[in-house]
Amino acid sequence: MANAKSSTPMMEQYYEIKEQYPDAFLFYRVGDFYELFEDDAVKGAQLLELTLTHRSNKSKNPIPMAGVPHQAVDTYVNTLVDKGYKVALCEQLEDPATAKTTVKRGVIQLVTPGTMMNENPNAASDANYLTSVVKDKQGFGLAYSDLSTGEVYATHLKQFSAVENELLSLRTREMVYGGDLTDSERDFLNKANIIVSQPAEVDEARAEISYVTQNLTRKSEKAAAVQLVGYLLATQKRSLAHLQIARSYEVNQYLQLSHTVQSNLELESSAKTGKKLGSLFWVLDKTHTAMGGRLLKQWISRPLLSLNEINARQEMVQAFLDSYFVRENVIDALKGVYDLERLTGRIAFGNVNAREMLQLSKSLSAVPVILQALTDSGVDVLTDYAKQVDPLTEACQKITHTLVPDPPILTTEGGLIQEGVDDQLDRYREAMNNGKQWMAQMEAEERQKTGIDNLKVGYNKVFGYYLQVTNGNKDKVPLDRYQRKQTLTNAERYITPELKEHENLILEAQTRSTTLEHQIFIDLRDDIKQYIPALQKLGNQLAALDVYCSLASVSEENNYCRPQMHDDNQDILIKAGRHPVVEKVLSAGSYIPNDVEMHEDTDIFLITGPNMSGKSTYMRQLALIAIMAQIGSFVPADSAELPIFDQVFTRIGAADDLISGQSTFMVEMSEANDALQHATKRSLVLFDEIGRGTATYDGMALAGAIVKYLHDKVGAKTLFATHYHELTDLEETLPKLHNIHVGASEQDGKLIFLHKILPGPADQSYGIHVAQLAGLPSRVLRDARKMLKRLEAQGASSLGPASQQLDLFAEPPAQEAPAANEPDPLTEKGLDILDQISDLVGQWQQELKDQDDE
Ligand SMILES: Nc1ncnc2c1ncn2[C@@H]1O[C@H](COP(=O)(O)OP(=O)(O)OP(=O)(O)O)[C@@H](O)[C@H]1O
Repeated sequence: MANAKSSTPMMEQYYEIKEQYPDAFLFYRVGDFYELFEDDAVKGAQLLELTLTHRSNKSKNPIPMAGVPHQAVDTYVNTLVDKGYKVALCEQLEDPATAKTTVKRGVIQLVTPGTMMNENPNAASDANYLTSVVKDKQGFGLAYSDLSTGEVYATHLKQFSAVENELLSLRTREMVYGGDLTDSERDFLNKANIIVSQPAEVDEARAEISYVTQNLTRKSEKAAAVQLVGYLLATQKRSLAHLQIARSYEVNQYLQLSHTVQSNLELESSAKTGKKLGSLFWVLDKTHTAMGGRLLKQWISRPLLSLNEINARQEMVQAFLDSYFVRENVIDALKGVYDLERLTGRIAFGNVNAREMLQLSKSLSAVPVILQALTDSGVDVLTDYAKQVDPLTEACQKITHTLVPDPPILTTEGGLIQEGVDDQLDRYREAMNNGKQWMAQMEAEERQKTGIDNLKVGYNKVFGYYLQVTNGNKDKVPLDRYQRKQTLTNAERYITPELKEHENLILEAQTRSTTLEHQIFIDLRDDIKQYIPALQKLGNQLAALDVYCSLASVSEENNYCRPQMHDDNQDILIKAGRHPVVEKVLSAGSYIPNDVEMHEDTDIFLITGPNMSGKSTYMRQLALIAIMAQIGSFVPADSAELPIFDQVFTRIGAADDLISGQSTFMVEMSEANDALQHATKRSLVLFDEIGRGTATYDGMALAGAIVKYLHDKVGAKTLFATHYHELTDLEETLPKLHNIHVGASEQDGKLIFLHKILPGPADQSYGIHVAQLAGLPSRVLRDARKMLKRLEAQGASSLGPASQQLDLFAEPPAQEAPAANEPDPLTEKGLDILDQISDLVGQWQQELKDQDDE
């Protein structure tokens, strides 16, 4: 940083303010620009593609500088904050024209990744959560809020791993935390791109703090919420009347889906693209408001555990499904509803303009239409719902009676307020009108007096009102009365004392009128603040209606059924179930439905079948149906009876966990461990090809041991897909394990996928057929077939007879254990395979050499 002593007073002020915001870009207002100086300018110019200039100072070193016009500041701020930086907006706090010394300046807002209110309509269904974490002896208090809507949630978590999971699930970009971090915690936050901000000093007397935290009883969650609100107040530097009363929650109050499970099952976004397309949200989202979209996402990530609550949601979906016209009427009205939750936030925030106020009243005027449709439906749940909704007619009327129907965006330049709202305003307007009329009259009189037919009265901002005469008529101008003011190429402009006198009257009336209009607007906005909690409640009720209608439309379009839920046993009975996403992607009618029937005598389905046959799809299908059912949605099946699961665990796919930086196999094992440690009888476990990340025998041994543990100790409903055909023999010793397989057949050497789940184990693995489908060179396929034949002939592809395999999981008899210096039979087989591979490679090399020689 440059030496402040060698700077101008303005730069001294800059350095002083910048010192308080070392980790933020300081946008320093100078006239119509926000300027960046020093390092901020160098870095900002690069990130924002600005021209880097220099400001000279008394010392020899010019100061790097880059500026952005004030009208466009939001775009630049959003770009930086989007990239994970903070921006301190420093404004001129007095009128530069009247300031005696350096204009007073101060930071009016610190915009950070977690407090950014994204105006991007494409992100309307994304919440932006700021999370606050505090550590105490028992664990961690965690609170989070979306500043744009004011919702606040708080909980207590025992382990940092649970904190990590919440941070990831919430897609938090900023965490307020004042404690120490271990290396691994820091590492996690870096990899997950979460910035850590220091807590601000909290003034506990602030009304927002006691309001938000009033229902929190646990010390740690309260502390986290106080810290959260304190940080919001300190960065936003204004009253935050829209912050809602914090809702305390337990992670186990919902169906627990870790972040990994959510992304493995592609609930909100496709694992491949990170986009909505191809996710469960994509299928279920037919909402028409941004609030509805956000609520649906919330429901998807937090499915319910209470039978009553699930049934209540199902009732609403059923009602809208049965009443097509009611649904259509509600949907039509919802299309006119803006983002009430965020509009409410802007009202509290004080940055709402007149057009947005009208969006609010327009949204409110849709409510009676919706309520009418619900009441007229004659369906109990819908009429009951309508009774709980307050349409806030008074607030709506206040806005529509005050504002003109099409006001300008700026609230400071008049043209906002209707006639008849305020007597004084009407008088100013009359004065303005009278003045203008006087001008028109004067124009006519002067034309007559001077005989200049094209004389006209005009106005511009520099000279005010004037009389304009074209050059051809200049000689007729009575210079005793007219005073020349401006010369144009083809005309002269004049003023008269009378004209100026009336001009003063008009302009004064105009200034007073715009000031008064602005004041009336502010009063209206402040008046509407009293409805904020009611508006938030209404927003939530409309969002829920939107989601119910969406779920009903999706059920109708895709032929879903209403699942029967039970919480007294874990039986699953799904007839003709489908994968909600895959069936939409495939051409109509080509999805093969499959049943799932798991009663008390079945905890584990061991699924075998060729690659690409549909094992993963079948497993995911069950998980998605279960999750959909617990959201309250109907499900893709002919019929479904389902238990209420408490947790879903997955070990699916081979994608490396980039965030934890672990290897594929390590991720596989930690996910498996998570399930083994935490699953209960009420959980659903999906294991896809566990063990394949390591050597065959290791993998198979682990897979077998895991199945056995799940069977003997956990008892969760489990789908376990494997390529280790040897494991199918476990059915003989594990009574609650049953083999199923995905059917495939071979015709003329070609593989036909049937995608049908059938009882019993698969007979072949067809790996080479699939490789053929993938287009591998024919030489590779030919050699692989040769090798397979040889291996089969030697019995190397199998571990031997079933009885021997099962012994693999029992303690080997002591006398049969290989002596330390004896070769291990498994290793011998492995060496055998290696020998054969090197034989083949040798053969290829020879063939290549022969070709070269030719
Ligand atoms: N029931 C079904 N009906 C129609 N097509 C299906 C069905 N199940 C799966 N498919 C199709 O088969 C493809 C492969 O399915 P999936 O990934 O589930 O196979 P897999 O057996 O798990 O394969 P791998 O063992 O290689 O992981 C899917 O992308 C889908 O297009």
